[in-house]
Amino acid sequence: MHEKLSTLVTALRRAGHFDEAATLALRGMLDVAEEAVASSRYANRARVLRGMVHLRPGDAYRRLVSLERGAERARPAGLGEGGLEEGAALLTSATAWRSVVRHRCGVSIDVNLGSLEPHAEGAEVEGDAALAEGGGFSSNESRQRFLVRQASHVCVLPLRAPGGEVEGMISLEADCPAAVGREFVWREWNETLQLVADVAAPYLLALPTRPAAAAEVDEFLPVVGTAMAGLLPILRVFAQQEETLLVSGATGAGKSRLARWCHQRSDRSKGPFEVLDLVTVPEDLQMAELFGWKKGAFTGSVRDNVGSVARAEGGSLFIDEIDKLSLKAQAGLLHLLEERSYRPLGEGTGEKRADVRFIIGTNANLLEAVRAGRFREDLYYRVNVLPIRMPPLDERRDEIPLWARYMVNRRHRERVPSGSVRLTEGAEWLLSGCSWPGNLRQLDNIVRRAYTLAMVGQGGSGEVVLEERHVTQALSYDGPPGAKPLSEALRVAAQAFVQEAQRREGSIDLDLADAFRGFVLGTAVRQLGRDEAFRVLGRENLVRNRNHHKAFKREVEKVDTLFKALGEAGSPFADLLASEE
Ligand SMILES: Nc1ncnc2c1ncn2[C@@H]1O[C@H](COP(=O)(O)OP(=O)(O)OP(=O)(O)O)[C@@H](O)[C@H]1O
Repeated sequence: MHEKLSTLVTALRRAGHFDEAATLALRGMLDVAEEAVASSRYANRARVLRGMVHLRPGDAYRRLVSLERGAERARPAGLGEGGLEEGAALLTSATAWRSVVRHRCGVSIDVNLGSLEPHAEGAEVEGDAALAEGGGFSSNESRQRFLVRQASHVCVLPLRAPGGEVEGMISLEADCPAAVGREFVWREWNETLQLVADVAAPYLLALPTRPAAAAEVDEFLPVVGTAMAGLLPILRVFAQQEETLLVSGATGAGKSRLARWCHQRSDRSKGPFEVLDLVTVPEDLQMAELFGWKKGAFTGSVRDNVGSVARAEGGSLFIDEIDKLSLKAQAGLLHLLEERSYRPLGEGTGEKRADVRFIIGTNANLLEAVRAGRFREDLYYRVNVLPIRMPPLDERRDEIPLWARYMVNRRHRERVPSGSVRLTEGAEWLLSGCSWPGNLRQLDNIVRRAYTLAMVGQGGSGEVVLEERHVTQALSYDGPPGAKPLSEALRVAAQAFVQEAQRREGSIDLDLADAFRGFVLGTAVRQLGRDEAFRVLGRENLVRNRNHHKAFKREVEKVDTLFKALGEAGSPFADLLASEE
């Protein structure tokens, strides 16, 4: 085993992308599983089927890939040869995940029996009741998925981060009818399997995905950068499910649009898409807004009113800011999600059936709300079946210039349908360098202001050019551009540097960190112009002595060397050097 592990580590070190590491890890684990079966009483009576890696840092799905036994490489969900259907089938049980997180150890599932047994000594076997709590087997969808995949036994193991947090899981599936209702091979081999998972975990958690093919964009997701492209395969799968989708993310990150995007891609796209934003509804009216009311149900209700659930019939209901839901309305929503029925206020008897797909939005940490007693734990697990996190704009920095272009074009088309507008490189550069705590909403505001300034200045005839000075002015209305404190930004940059050095052992050394000087100088020259940049950075004498060009070139070369080592194409300041020559 020792030899196999060290071969695996050597191969993992060379892996450049998550998908490669997942293939290696899953192949290693499937080999162990085969060995386990071969040496058991089920030899020749069991088939090891497949393995899957589910990455869920911070409890939100980020990646999902599977490797079929005998296949050459792992395949991301949603991109399978069999298309979306196959991807959808890759999902596993929400309860299994919950158990892995709770017990911090693997679990074995007997699909036919509906039982789930944590591997840790002393942990209780969880039967159907516990499975039901997680919203998995109770709705029968997880069990159905396993059965469709012919899996009778499933082993789920935690992927642990170096600090011990569970940030994902690896699941292995086997078909062994002879072992239904009996202990299968997983338990005895659990430690060996876990060892392989522990060895692979740092690579699976840290490696980036392979750059995705250009994504199809539309009005709800008009810009797809690297981070979103990595999420798209899972989003496509999630969109097509009937189970509740939980979209978390900072305010203004685009959760509502993403919810609509999911609706558009579901079988319900022809039905209505309803939004209930709980921030706008006082607590005592939440039940009424959700479920509707009969005339006279409460003071002031002079006529019947249809609630959001009824309006969304046959379609999807997006309930935003779910943490604002009162405890009373939480009980009502829980009943609705479990029974798929509800009763409008003032309705005497009988419940209405609800044929609605629920998408829940939140920018709060729901688990913290549960701990604080503000959010029901059972409702949390009921809505947390397909969790996805919309990354903040600061984690999607490559999207900033693309969004800015999209937003300014959209605005200009509204005003001057036949006109054209563009941003200068400097304007895009400036926007890209800011931190955006208000995310897309804040970026949209700034772009709108800068656009107005450009229109006013240029009279709106011919091509409108949005320049750096317009952006500077637009930003200045809110105080200085919201850059991250330097110390924080440095910490983040240093961490990224160390990670790369670990990954590309040997090709990134400390000297390359000298590129920082060049970056500072290049950024200053771009933003302030050459003379002002050298003056602000205390190098006025270089300009005076006409030595500035050599100094700048030297620094830019260091940046280029770093970029080359990172495999990035091009040089970020080449245009500035050229204009100096
Ligand atoms: N697809 C899009 N096209 C154009 N603008 C967008 C798009 N997505 C987001 N935006 C911009 O970002 C703003 C916020 O988007 P959205 O309302 O979807 O975010 P949110 O995460 O739901 O925010 P909150 O939770 O605060 O309501 C929009 O008002 C718009 O200015």
